Amino acid sequence: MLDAFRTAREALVDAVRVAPGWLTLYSALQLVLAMLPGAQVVLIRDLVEGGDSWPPLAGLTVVVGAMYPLTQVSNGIGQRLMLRLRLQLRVELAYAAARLSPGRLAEPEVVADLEASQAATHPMSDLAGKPVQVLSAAVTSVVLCVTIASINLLSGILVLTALVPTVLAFTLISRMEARGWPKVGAYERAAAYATEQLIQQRPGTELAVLGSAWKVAALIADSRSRATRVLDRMIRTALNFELAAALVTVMLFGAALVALVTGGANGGAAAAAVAGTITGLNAIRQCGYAFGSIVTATPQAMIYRRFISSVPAGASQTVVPLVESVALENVTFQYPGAAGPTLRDVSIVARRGEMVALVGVNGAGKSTAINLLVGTLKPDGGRVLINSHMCRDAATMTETERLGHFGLLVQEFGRFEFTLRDTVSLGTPATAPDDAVRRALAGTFAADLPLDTRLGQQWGGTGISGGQWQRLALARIRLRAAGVWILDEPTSAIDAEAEREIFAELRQTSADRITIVVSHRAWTLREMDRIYVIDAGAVVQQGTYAELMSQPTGRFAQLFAAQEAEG
Ligand SMILES: Nc1ncnc2c1ncn2[C@@H]1O[C@H](COP(=O)(O)OP(=O)(O)OP(=O)(O)O)[C@@H](O)[C@H]1O
Repeated sequence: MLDAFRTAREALVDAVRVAPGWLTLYSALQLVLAMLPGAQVVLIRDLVEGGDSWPPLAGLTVVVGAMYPLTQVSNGIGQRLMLRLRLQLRVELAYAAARLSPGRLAEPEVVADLEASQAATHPMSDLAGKPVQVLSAAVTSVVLCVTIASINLLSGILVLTALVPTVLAFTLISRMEARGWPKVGAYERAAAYATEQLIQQRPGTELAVLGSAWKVAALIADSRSRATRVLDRMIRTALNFELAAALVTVMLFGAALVALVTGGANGGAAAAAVAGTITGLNAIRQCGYAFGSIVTATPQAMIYRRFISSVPAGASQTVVPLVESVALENVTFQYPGAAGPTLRDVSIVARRGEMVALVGVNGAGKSTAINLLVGTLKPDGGRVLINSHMCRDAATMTETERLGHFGLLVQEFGRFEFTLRDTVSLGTPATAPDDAVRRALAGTFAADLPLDTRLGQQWGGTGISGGQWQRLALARIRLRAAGVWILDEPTSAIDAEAEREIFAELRQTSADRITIVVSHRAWTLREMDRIYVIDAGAVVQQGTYAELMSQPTGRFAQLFAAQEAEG
C-alpha cells in the first residue's frame, strides 16, 4: 500500500517535471468535474422542493450539459499528458541502458530488469493522471457525502464508507500481482528471445533451411501459454476481489438509501439523495479503477525505478591512446557454479610496441583471460595490471576509466544496422568527424561508399557479408585508437588476401600500441613478439613462433605442426 502511494507520488513528480502545463489543466478540469455531482444533488433538491424552479433548472442544464464535453476534453488532455510522460520514460530508460557496464550486462537479472522496465513504461505513463483522478473521485465522494449528510447524517457516513471495500480489494490485488508479474516477465522474455530467432535474418534463415523453425515456434507457444496461465489466474483472482468489493459497496449504498427513507427525508430530499448515490457509485468505481491502475502498475514501476537508480549517470569514457603495459599476474578465475577454475595461475604481459598472441584449443580459456584483462570479469586470485597499476582496486581506476584503455574486437562483434557513418563512429565515445570515419574505412570495401549508406537489408539497406561486417568492426577499433588493441580472432570471417593485408597493417602500425591477438591460424603468429600457449586454463608455453616450433613435443607444435606442414 505504501509502495502504491510512493508510485503515485513519483508519477505526479514526473508529470510536474515533464508537462507541468498539461498536468495543471488536467487537474483543474478534474476538480471541476468532481464538484458537479454534489451540485447536481443540491439543484435537484431545490427543483423538487418547489419555490422558483427556473434557477435550479438552469443550473441543472449547465451542470448536466457540461459534464460530457468536460469529461471528453479532460480525457484528451490526460492522453496528451500520458504521451509526453511515456516519451520521457522511454528516453530515460534508453540512456540508462546505454550506461550499463559490460559486467552488469552479463548478469541475467539485469537484462530481465531492463526488459521488465521497458514493458513498465506503458502502464507507468498511464499513471500520470491517475493520482489526480483518485483525488477527484475522493473529492466527489466527500462533497456527496457532506451533501447527503446534510439531509441524513447516517446516509452520508455510509456513502463515505463505501470507498473502503474498493480500496481494500485493490490493495489485495496489488499484493497478488506483485508476485505474478515477475513470472509473467520471465516467460515473456523467453518468448521474445525465441521470436527474435525466428524473425532475424541469420538465425531465421538457418532455421528455415533446417526445416525446424516449428520447434522454435513450439518453444514460443510454451512460454506464451505459461505467461497466459499466470495472467489468467491473476485476472480471475482480481475479478473475485473486485466483485466482492462491488457487492459490499452496493450493500452500503442500499443501507444509505434505507437510512435516508427511514430517517424521514421528504420526497425532494430523497430523490436528490438517490440521484446523488447513483452518481456516487460511478465516482467510487472511477476512484477504484484509478487506484487499481496505480496498484497494478506499482510492481512494474518499482522495477523501473530500481533499474534507473542502479545505473547512475557517471563520467563518460575517455579513450587512452598510449599505454605502457598490461599484465595478468598469477591470475586464477572460476565462473560461478563451475566445477573448477577456468584459469589457474596465469601470467601474461604485453608492452607498448609488442604484438602478443594467445593460442589454445576451444575452451582453453583465452577469451576468459581477455575479459579479465579488460575488466568485465574479476579475478579470484592474482593481479591485473595496467601501466603497473593494479586494476582490482576501484579506487585506483574506475571501470569506465579502465575500459578507455582498450579497443576490443570480440568474436561476436556487433552487426549494427545503422548508416555506415553511425556504425563506424560507434568505435569512439566522442563525436567522430567524417574524415576520421573515412580514414578508419580506408582500404575496406566501404572506402568509397557514401557515409549515409544504410546497412542491413531489413531496413531496405545494403546487404553486407559476414567478412564485411567484421571489417566494419575492425574499422571501429581503428577509429577508436586506444592504447591496447585486443583482437579475438579478428579475421575469422575474412578471406585470406584481406587477412594478410590486415595483419601487415597491424604490424606496420603497432609501434605505439599494445596488440594482443587470439588466432587459430599459424601464419598469423609468425611475426608475433611473444605467443602464450594456454591449455586447460594454464599457460603451458611461451615464446616466439620459431622458439615454440623448435620444441616438437610441446603443445604449440602439436597444435600448429599440421598447418606449418601445409605452409
Ligand atoms: N559465462 C560462463 N560461465 C561458465 N563457464 C564459462 C563461461 N564462459 C566460458 N565458460 C567456460 O570457460 C572455459 C573457457 O572458455 P573461453 O571462452 O575462455 O575459451 P576460449 O579459449 O576463448 O575458447 P574459443 O577458442 O572457443 O573461443 C570453457 O570451458 C567455457 O565453457
